[in-house]
Amino acid sequence: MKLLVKAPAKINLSLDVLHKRTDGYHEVRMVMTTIDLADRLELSEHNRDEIKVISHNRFVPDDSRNLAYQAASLLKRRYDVKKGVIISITKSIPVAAGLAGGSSDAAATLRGLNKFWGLGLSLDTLAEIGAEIGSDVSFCVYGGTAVATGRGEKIQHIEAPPHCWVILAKPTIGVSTADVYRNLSLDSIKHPDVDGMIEAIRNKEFEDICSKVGNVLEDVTLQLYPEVAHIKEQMKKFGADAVLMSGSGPTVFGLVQRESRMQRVYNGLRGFCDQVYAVRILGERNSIE
Ligand SMILES: C[C@@](CO)(OP(=O)(O)O)[C@H](O)COP(=O)(O)OP(=O)(O)OC[C@H]1O[C@@H](n2ccc(N)nc2=O)[C@H](O)[C@@H]1O
Ligand SMILES: Nc1ncnc2c1ncn2[C@@H]1O[C@H](COP(=O)(O)OP(=O)(O)O)[C@@H](O)[C@H]1O
Repeated sequence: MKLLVKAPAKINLSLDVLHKRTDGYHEVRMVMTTIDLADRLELSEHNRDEIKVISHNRFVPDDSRNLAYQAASLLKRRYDVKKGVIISITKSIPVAAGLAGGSSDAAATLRGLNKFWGLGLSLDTLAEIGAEIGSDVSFCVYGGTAVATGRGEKIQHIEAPPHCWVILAKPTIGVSTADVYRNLSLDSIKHPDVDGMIEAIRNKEFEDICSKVGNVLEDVTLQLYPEVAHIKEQMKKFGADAVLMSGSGPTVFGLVQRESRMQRVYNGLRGFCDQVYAVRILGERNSIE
C-alpha cells in the first residue's frame, strides 16, 4: 500500500513578537496562510518495524533529525504502532527559507500516517502532537489561514484572503530561526498591525492587506544578510503591491492581483535570483487535501 500526501508551504502576512518567555521561546502573534508550493510525501509499508526516510535532497537529513521522521516516531511510540514505514520526500519548498518546509513535512506525515495506520485521530489531536516537534507544525496540520499565538502553536482559524498571486524569491543562503530570534532586540520593535491585517482579510480588501503586512523578524535578518534587502527593493521596483520577508527568512514574498503584473515581477527577479516562484494563496482550510 502507498499513500501520497501534500505538504504545502506557509507565509506570514503579519508577524509580531510580544515578549520573551521563561522557557526561552518568544510569545508571538502572527497571521499565517498556506500557499500553493508543496513538497510531496509518499508513505509505503516497510517490511521491518522501522522508520526510513528518503529525502532526495542534500540539505535535508534522512535520519532521525528529519522532522517527518520525528513525527512518525512520536505517533508510533504514543499509539504503540507495531508497523514500520518508508517516507519518501520530494522537496519543492526551499530549505531553511522561512516557509516551514520541514514543519509541513512533519504535519503531512502526521495526517498521512493517521490514515495509513488507521489511528482515527482528530486534526486537533494531530496538531497537539505536532507542537511537540516544532512551533509551526500545528498550523501546518490544519493549513488554511489562521492567527497563531503562544509560541505559534495556538491556532485560531480565520477566513482566506482574497485570491492573489504570491511571488517568492529566495537568496542562496539558509537562515537559522533560532539565530534570528536570538538577535531580536525586544526594546526597539515596531509592532505590525496584526488586528488590522485580520480585519483586512475579513473584509477581503486586497489593498488594505498590502498596507498592513509586517514582520518584526525582518530587520534582524536584513542586518545579518543585506542581500535580502536588495531582493525586497527589486521586488518593489518590478511592481509588487506588497513586499515582505516570510518568517525568519530569507525568502521574500510579493503580492499582486493581476497575472500580467505577476509575470513582470517574476521575470524581473529571475534575472538575478535562482529560486523564484509564482504561486497562489491556498488560504481555505480544505485546500490541503
Ligand atoms: C519564525 C517562524 C514564523 O512562522 O517560522 P520559520 O521562519 O521558522 O518558518 C516560527 O516562529 C518558527 O517556528 P519553528 O521553525 O517551528 O520553530 P521551532 O523549531 O519551534 O524553534 C526553533 C527555535 O526558534 C526559537 N523560537 C521559535 C518559536 C518561537 N515562538 N520563539 C522562539 O524563540 C527558539 O530558539 C527555538 O529553539
Ligand atoms: N523534512 C525536512 N525538510 C526540510 N528541512 C528539514 C526537514 N527535516 C529537518 N530539516 C532541518 O530543518 C531545518 C529548517 O528547515 P525548514 O523547515 O525548511 O526551514 P524554516 O524553519 O525556515 O521554515 C533545515 O536546515 C533542515 O536541516
